[in-house]
Amino acid sequence: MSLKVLPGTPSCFVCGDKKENSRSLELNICWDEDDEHTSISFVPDGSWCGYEGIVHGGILAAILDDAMAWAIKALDDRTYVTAKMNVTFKRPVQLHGHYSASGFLDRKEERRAYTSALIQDEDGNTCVEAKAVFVLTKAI
Ligand SMILES: CCCCCCCC(=O)SCCNC(=O)CCNC(=O)[C@H](O)C(C)(C)COP(=O)(O)OP(=O)(O)OC[C@H]1O[C@@H](n2cnc3c(N)ncnc32)[C@H](O)[C@@H]1OP(=O)(O)O
Repeated sequence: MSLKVLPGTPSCFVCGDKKENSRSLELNICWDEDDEHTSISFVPDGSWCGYEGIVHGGILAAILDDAMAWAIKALDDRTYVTAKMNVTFKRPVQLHGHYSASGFLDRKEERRAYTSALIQDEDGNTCVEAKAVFVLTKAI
């Protein structure tokens, strides 16, 4: 497995830099060059939680959104925005646990990119799954 750290976007809530965005989660987004997917490792702290000890679903959706956006970006440098995302929460993601998110570009059709992503715990159990449609924007 050959993993490369992608540059991220300094102002991004997920992959940014706290100097540019004090609320950024500051996660590294890696690219697996052999299997062509993103990989984001994380250990949630208390500021990520909704119910005590359980990570907020919106934070997990944001991580999955980035995992999929960067899976596209690694293969196509143009700007795609999230148009539709479906998230399934299968198991709670726990405070201080060790997790990994992976994002995949499944296929492209004209301006649309179809993606999928998941979050797994350290035993390989799938906690969250997502599918999304990104659209190549004309605006940026
Ligand atoms: C590397 C970067 C890391 C950052 C990751 C963060 C990613 C994000 O969260 S981006 C922010 C959230 N998303 C947004 O703000 C997007 C807001 N929405 C928009 O800007 C527009 O609705 C946009 C661009 C998606 C589509 O607008 P527009 O370009 O006018 O679309 P339109 O011409 O009608 O449709 C283009 C194609 O997309 C399809 N499409 C549009 N919306 C959707 C949708 N919701 N679901 C499925 N397909 C859609 C259309 O069917 C059409 O397909 P086809 O070309 O085959 O007919």
